[in-house]
Amino acid sequence: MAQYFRPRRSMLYVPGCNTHYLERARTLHADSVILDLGDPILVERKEESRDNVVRFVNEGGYGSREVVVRVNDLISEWGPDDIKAIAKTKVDAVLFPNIESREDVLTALSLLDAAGGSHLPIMVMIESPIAVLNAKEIAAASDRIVCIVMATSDLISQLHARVTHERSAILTSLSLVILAARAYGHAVVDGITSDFKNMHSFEYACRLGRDMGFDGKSLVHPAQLAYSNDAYTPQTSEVSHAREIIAALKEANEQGKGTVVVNDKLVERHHVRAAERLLKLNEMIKTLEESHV
Ligand SMILES: CC(C)(COP(=O)(O)OP(=O)(O)OC[C@H]1O[C@@H](n2cnc3c(N)ncnc32)[C@H](O)[C@@H]1OP(=O)(O)O)[C@@H](O)C(=O)NCCC(=O)NCCSC(=O)C[C@H](O)C(=O)O
Ligand SMILES: [Mg+2]
Repeated sequence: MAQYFRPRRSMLYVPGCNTHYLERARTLHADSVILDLGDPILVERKEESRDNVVRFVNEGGYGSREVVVRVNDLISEWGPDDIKAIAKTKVDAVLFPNIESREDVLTALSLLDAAGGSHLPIMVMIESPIAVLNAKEIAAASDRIVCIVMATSDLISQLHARVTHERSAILTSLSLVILAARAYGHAVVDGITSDFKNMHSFEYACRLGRDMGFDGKSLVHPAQLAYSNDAYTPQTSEVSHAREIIAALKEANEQGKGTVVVNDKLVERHHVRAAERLLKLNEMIKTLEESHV
């Protein structure tokens, strides 16, 4: 079952038309795999891809990786049938593309529930300018949303912007979506980097996304996994600092003080909450990595 709080450092898109990729994804060190029925699949291969994905999900073999299926647009010829097919599988969550409003979230949920998937969590993709502007109402629409996934490729096209190393055209959009996700308690994952052989830009994008507050990054190629996993894993120094400030504030509290200075920095209660979250995430990452075969 998908959870709000779990590692999602790397979410790899795996096109449903490619059974070799679907098989390979069982062995890759991705925290989540998105088995994809959506836009990249040719119209004439939509049904074959749906059959492949249903078969692979039911066969299992993805271990502790979170298994997500991206269905086609709700209003497309294939969306409703994808939902019917996926609702009855052992998938962890369904990813709905092109969500632009609260109504879209409610429509997605009602189609999923009607198909017998009322137990399933959902993820929603933010792909358009109107979706970014409506991110708050989308995030607030349902607590079955476990994760908001940025679709930066579509967004950049619709903004008539340029893809640059600094990502300046989309920084405001990324921040608005992170704000909305955090305000309503959802995980939030950065979009893809299409220039997948440019590891310099990719690593920069991962570290920028991490510093902005994302939980992880969407990926298109296995070579990106190591960079994304590394950027979104707490560093050894962060883990020891977290332990240090938890202990220091506890001791200060016992002495009747509400704050403490550690390494020349003021530590308050909210730092301790963040440190506890970081330690929990670090433990979950260790468990996930140990489970990979
Ligand atoms: C981009 C690719 C077409 C490149 O594929 P390929 O040429 O096969 O790469 P390699 O030969 O270097 O692959 C090395 C091995 O890794 C396997 N592989 C490659 N990609 C994947 C994958 N995605 N999942 C699982 N396994 C993968 C290869 O089979 C090789 O394995 P082996 O033969 O055993 O050595 C390809 O990577 C690809 O198709 N990627 C996915 C692209 C995609 O789906 N894009 C759309 C999703 S993102 C999106 O939609 C954007 C969003 O909506 C937005 O708007 O932002
Ligand atoms: Mg898209």
